[in-house]
Amino acid sequence: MDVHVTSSTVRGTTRAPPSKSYTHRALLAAGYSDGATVRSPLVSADTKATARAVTAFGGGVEPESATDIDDADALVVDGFGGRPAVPGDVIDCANSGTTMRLVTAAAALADGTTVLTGDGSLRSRPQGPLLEALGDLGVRAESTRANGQAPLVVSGPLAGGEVALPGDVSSQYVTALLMAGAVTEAGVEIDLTTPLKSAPYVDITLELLDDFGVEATPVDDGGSALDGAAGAAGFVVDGGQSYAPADGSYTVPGDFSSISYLVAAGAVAAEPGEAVRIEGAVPSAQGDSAIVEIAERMGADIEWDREAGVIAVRRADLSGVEVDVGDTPDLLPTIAALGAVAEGETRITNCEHVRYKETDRVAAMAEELEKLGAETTEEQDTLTVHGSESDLRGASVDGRADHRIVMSLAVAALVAEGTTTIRGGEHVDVSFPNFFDAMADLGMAVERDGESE
Ligand SMILES: O=C(O)C1=C[C@@H](OP(=O)(O)O)[C@@H](O)[C@H](O)C1
Ligand SMILES: C=C(OP(=O)(O)O)C(=O)O
Repeated sequence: MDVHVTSSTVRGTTRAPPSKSYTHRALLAAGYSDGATVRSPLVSADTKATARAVTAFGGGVEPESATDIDDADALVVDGFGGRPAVPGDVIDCANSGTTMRLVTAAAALADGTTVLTGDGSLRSRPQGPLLEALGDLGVRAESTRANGQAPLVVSGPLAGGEVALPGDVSSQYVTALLMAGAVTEAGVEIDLTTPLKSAPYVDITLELLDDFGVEATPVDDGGSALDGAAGAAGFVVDGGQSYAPADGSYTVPGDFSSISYLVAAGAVAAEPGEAVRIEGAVPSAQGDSAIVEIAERMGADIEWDREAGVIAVRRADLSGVEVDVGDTPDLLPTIAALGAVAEGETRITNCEHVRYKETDRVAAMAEELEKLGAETTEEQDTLTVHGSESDLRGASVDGRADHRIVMSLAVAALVAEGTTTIRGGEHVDVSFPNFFDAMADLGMAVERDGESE
C-alpha cells in the first residue's frame, strides 16, 4: 500500500501503543505457566506470531471479552505448564525475529521435532549462534539450508547446561535461553564471548521473568551477580522454576520505540504554540526511552511527567548530535529522520547490529533519506546524516517492507516540501497497527491508496 504524506503540522493528545517486546515475552511466559491473563497487550502481526506458537505448543490465546483478537483489551492464555507439546505443523514466525528466537528455544524443550519458518526478511536474518548454542546443549538445532538462517529444525528435549554465546549479534538469543532455561532440569548458564549489544532488552526479560516469579541473574567475570544486563559477562538461570504472575495476570506497559515516532513528529512538526501529548509513557526497563534525552540533546522542547506517564513535545530548531545506539538499535531510523531535519551533522555510532533487522536499516535510512534530499554517509558501524546540507523535499520512497523505516520516513515527510509517497505503508501492522490513524488524528495530512479520505 502506498501512503502519501503531505507536509503538515501536528498537535493534540495520543496514546502510545503497548510494548511489542513485553507482549511477546508475556505471551510466551504465560504459555510456560499454567495459564495467565495478559492485559493491555499489543495485538499486532508480530505478537500474533508468538500467540500462534503458544497455541502450537498446546496452549491457547483468546481475547478476554472481545470477539475479535484485534479489539482485545486482555488475552487469556492457556499455558502448557513448561512442557511444550510437539507442534502439529510448521510454526510461521512471519516477520518477527523475537518470535523466531524465543520460540526456537521453547521448541528445544519439546520431546520431538519442531520446524520454524518466516517471511523472506526473517529467513535472511542470523539464527546461527542460537542454533550452535542449542547444539552445544545437546539439542539437534539446524538450518535447513545450513546457512544459519530459517527454515529451522529443532529436536529436543533440552536438559540445560553451560553454553558460550556471542553478545553482539542479537540479545534475543540470551532472552530465549533464559526463558526456556528456567523450566529445564539443570538450568542454563550463558557465557558471553563478546560484549552484549541491545542489553536493555535483556533487562526487559529479567524484569518480566521476575514478575512471573522466575529468577535469572546477570553475572560478571567472576560469577558475581550484577544489577542489570549492561556489562554482564554472562547470565544464570536455575532450572525447575515455575512461571506464575502474581494474581494471575500481567499488564503490558507502553512502547518507547513506537513513542519515538510520536516524539520525533512533535519535535519537527508541532504547530507553533501547540504540543503533541503522548500518554502511556510510564518508565520501564526499555532502553528506547532514551529517545526523550536524545531529542532533548538535539534541542527539542520536551516535558516528561514520568509519574503520570505523559510526554509533551513542542517544535524547536534541532541541531545534530552524536548518538551511540549499541543499546537502542530500534531508535536508529527515528534518529536518522530527526538528523535529516536538524542543522549540522548527526552521527549514529555503534550500529552494525542494526543491519540484521527486518532490513539493513543503516543502508535503508541512508538511501531513502537521500531520496528526500538529505545527504548521508554510511560506514559499517556508523551512519552520518548531514542535516545542514539537507533541504527536504517530497519524493517517492521505499519503506523496505520494514515498519520502522516506514514510520521514520513518515516523520521526515511531515517537513519535506510537498508530498512524499511511502511504499509499503501496511507494514506498520508489525508494531504500531494504527500508526497512520493516530498521525492523521494529530493532523498529519495523509492519504492511503484504496481509501477515500
Ligand atoms: O528482545 C526484543 O524484544 C528485541 C531486541 C532487539 O533485537 P536485538 O537484540 O536482536 O538487537 C530489538 O532490535 C528488537 O526490536 C526487539
Ligand atoms: C527488529 C525488530 O523486531 P524483531 O527482531 O522482533 O523482528 C523491531 O521491532 O524493530
